[in-house]
Amino acid sequence: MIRVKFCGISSVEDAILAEKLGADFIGVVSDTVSPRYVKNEFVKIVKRYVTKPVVTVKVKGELGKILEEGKEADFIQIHRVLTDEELQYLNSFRRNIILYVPASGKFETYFRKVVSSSNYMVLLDKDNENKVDLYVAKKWINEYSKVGIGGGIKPENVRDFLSLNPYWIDISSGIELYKGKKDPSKMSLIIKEVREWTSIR
Ligand SMILES: O=C(O)c1ccccc1NCC(=O)[C@H](O)[C@H](O)COP(=O)(O)O
Repeated sequence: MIRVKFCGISSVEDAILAEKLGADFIGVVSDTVSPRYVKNEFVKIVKRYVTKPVVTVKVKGELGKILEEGKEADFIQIHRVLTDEELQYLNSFRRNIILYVPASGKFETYFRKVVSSSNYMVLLDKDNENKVDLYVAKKWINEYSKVGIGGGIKPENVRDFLSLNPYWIDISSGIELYKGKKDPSKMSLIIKEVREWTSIR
């Protein structure tokens, strides 16, 4: 079964609906760079209403601060490319971490460093310049079992991503009515596509 993370959730109402519809992970972006920004305290509030793991997404800042601020979340997704020193530092903590890796051949060395440093979940995603390279993504998904994929997934193209057989898929903007507000019908469509895809395989 391919798991589903709905990300960029910014209200309790959307979190409850995401879980009800069948999301496996509830993602919130607790970084001010995002138009979907929610405060760190939001994680604690959401966890009162959902049983599925809550992922807090962080981009900027020193790793020690990120880990401290994300302590209420079940997973911390660090959404930037880390330095060697940062990867080494992160290794000394026992936390559920999701590490972002741009799905582009340029990041092959970085991908290998990430998967050899610890048992992290990995999110293959677009970067500022490039869309997800599905060919590269397929290769990496086949090599390491805990690789998920995101970056422009929507109901119309989700099958292209499911065909790579990732550990999970990550969707935010493709299921929105507007930034920070989810569209129930698009969320349902994604879940329907995933279930259909899984049932015929
Ligand atoms: O959502 C944001 O605004 C955001 C800002 C900065 C870093 C990460 C951000 N979101 C991450 C996600 O929503 C997902 O983990 C993933 O990138 C999929 O997003 P999308 O391409 O919008 O489906």
